[in-house]
Formats: sequence, structure tokens, C-alpha cells
Amino acid sequence: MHVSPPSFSSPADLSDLFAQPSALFLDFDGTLAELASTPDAVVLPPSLPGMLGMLQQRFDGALAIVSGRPVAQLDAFLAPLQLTCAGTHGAERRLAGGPLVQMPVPSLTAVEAAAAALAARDARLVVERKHGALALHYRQAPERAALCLDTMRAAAHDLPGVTVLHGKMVVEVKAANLDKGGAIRDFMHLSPFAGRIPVFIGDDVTDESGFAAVHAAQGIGIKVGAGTTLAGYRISDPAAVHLLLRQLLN
Ligand SMILES: O=P(O)(O)OC[C@H]1O[C@H](O[C@H]2O[C@H](CO)[C@@H](O)[C@H](O)[C@H]2O)[C@H](O)[C@@H](O)[C@@H]1O
Repeated sequence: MHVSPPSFSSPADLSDLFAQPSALFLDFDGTLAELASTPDAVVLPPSLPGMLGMLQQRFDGALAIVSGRPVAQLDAFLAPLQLTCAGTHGAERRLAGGPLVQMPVPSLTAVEAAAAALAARDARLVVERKHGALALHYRQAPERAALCLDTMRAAAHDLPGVTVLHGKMVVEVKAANLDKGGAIRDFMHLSPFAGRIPVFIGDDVTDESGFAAVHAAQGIGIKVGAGTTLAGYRISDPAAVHLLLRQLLN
């Protein structure tokens, strides 16, 4: 059966979806933050942390960031705010005000060695080591895309319990049994998320498991930008996401 891709909706129209008590799950890069040349180069609008803090109250605490980034990086970008977060594609979890929990993950030593060897030959490649994942970024060397993908696939091939994700100018090797969908499902069993309608906003392939999870719970998926998606709704870019979030406060 052919399913038409969702067309772009205005933030005002999307805010109508929040009529019932909702639990809001937000991806970070490409959704809250405009993409930048390197992971460290991201600059958030100065008003964003304050707005997320107010939204956390507006949703009675049922707001979480669900990201491929480690929780420590999310905290650093959003300081002094410490929201409920799932980091590194679900390998890290932290309820607001609670301790950081790191899930058991497979060793990625062989993958790390292969990524480091590539980066040693081209300083434009950026290796990001995380708990339960390793990212090889080629945004500054786009002609290296195939080399990065082939090298990471080969290094991960014989490793049990890992999978390779091809995201936006990045190849990530991560724990196969952990993803954003699983993190959202786990949060939805906990207070204050339980009993609410989950809404997830995300932009990348790694967010598709999150869209599947919210749909399975009769919730709503909103895809940021173009690209094939399971989400039922689409919004143009992070600026439009910020406008939607501002409207939810009013
Ligand atoms: O799940 P997300 O919050 O969207 O995180 C996905 C990855 O985002 C980061 O990489 C991406 O953003 C960088 C900064 O804009 C960009 O330079 C890179 O090309 C993108 O792939 C982050 O560095 C990764 O760890 C996340 O997994």
C-alpha cells in the first residue's frame, strides 16, 4: 500500500494537536538546534533553555529530550536547565533531578580504532566517543561519505549486538537493542508521562523508532524537514519548531 508523505503543517495548526494532556518528546540536533559544521559548533537561541523550562511546567513535567548526544552534552547546551533526557540513542537515561543511568552496552574498541585511523589521515573527520556509540562525522569532508560508511560497516560487521546508523553527515555504530523508541516507551511507563498522549518531534533516521513508538501508543509523530518518515505530520525547520513550542506556552 502506498502511503503519501505528510505535507508541511503550520506551527499554529500543529498546536491544535495538543488538546489532550500530552507528553512531549523532543530530538535535539536538527529539531531544537540548527545543524552546524561540527558537534561543538551548535549555537542555540539564548531564549531556548528558558522556554523549555516553562514548557516543562506547562506539561506538568512530561517533557523529555531524546537525542543521539550524551546527556552531559545536552545539559551543557541547556544549562542551567536539567531536563529529563534519553541520551546516546537511549543508552543513557536521566529523569529531571535524578541520577544518570547508563545501560549495559557492547564494547566498540575495534570500531573506535578504525574511526581513529581514518581521522588521523584527514583532520576534517570528527570522531565522537559516547557511552554505547561511536560517531564518525564527515560534514566537513562530504566526499569521504562512502569511505566512512564502508569502514564503519566493516569494523562493526563481526561485533555482536551493534548496528550501523547513517545519519546526517555522520555514521554511527551503536548498541542494536537500544533506540529512541525504547527510551520513549520506558518513559511512558513512568510518572509524569504515563497516561498522556506522546508527541515526538524529530528530524533524522534515528528518530523513526521514536515515531513508531508514539504511533503504537496512539500518539503523534512530527517530522522536521524533508525525507521519508513514519511520522504523520511534518514541520519545516527548527525555527518553526521554536514557534510551535512558543504557541504551546500561550
Ligand atoms: O538525535 P539528535 O539529537 O538529532 O543527535 C543526532 C546526532 O547529532 C549530532 O550530529 C549532528 O549534528 C551536528 C551539529 O549540528 C552536525 O555537525 C552533524 O553533522 C550531525 O550529524 C551529534 O554530534 C551526534 O552525536 C548525534 O548522534
